[in-house]
Amino acid sequence: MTLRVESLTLGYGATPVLRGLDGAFAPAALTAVVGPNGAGKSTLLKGLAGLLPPLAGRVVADGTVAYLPQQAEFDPGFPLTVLDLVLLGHWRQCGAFAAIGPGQRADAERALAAVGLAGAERRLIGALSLGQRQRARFARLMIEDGAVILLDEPFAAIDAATTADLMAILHGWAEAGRTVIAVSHDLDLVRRAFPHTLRLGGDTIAWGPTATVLPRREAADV
Ligand SMILES: Nc1ncnc2c1ncn2[C@@H]1O[C@H](COP(=O)(O)OP(=O)(O)OP(=O)(O)O)[C@@H](O)[C@H]1O
Repeated sequence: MTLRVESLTLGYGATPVLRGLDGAFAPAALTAVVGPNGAGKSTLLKGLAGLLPPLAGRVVADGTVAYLPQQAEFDPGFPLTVLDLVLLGHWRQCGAFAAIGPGQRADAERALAAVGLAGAERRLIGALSLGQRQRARFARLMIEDGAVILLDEPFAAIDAATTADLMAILHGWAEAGRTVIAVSHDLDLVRRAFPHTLRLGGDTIAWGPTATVLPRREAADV
């Protein structure tokens, strides 16, 4: 699986946020995207997901890309059960209005069991805790089956136990050959769990092994 960017410039209107980014994401591995508020981390993920067209340069991906936006951007807007949410992960194979078969339902139930939500199929998303909702969103990502998986601050406001469970899922994805890219402000977690890091922030972009990009705990950690 190849995911690389070539002279990638992203922004809004004519205003660039990220300029001339070049490089390749480590395949079948975890990469963290870090940097201060406003550095362009979410913008980069939207560009990689194909949701924001480049102002210049390009994204080269030779597989499917699944994208988990920030929880704050997630509002189903209508009553949705946990099972409905997970089944939405099938849209790529089925299209928006196709009927869901028993095999797909079984896949969704398996994914819910894998994230610790077995038996929660009929609960309403709005009635779940933030951590439970994030588990359900991870189950949907499993169903999407992307070769590349992009996650925007997946552990924001998530407790240590749930973070550990979800991190185990990220590691499993990488071991299964998926390229996993996650935005995080938790630099301790990044140092512990992510072998590669892309640090954004104006002209001080750094990209490589985490031990090189984030050598030690600094007062300026963001
Ligand atoms: N839809 C939009 N229209 C115009 N400008 C935007 C839009 N979304 C983001 N921006 C601007 O782009 C810049 C980068 O925003 P982005 O959300 O990518 O940063 P970030 O690194 O993810 O920040 P945070 O850590 O706060 O989530 C900011 O200056 C922001 O105001």
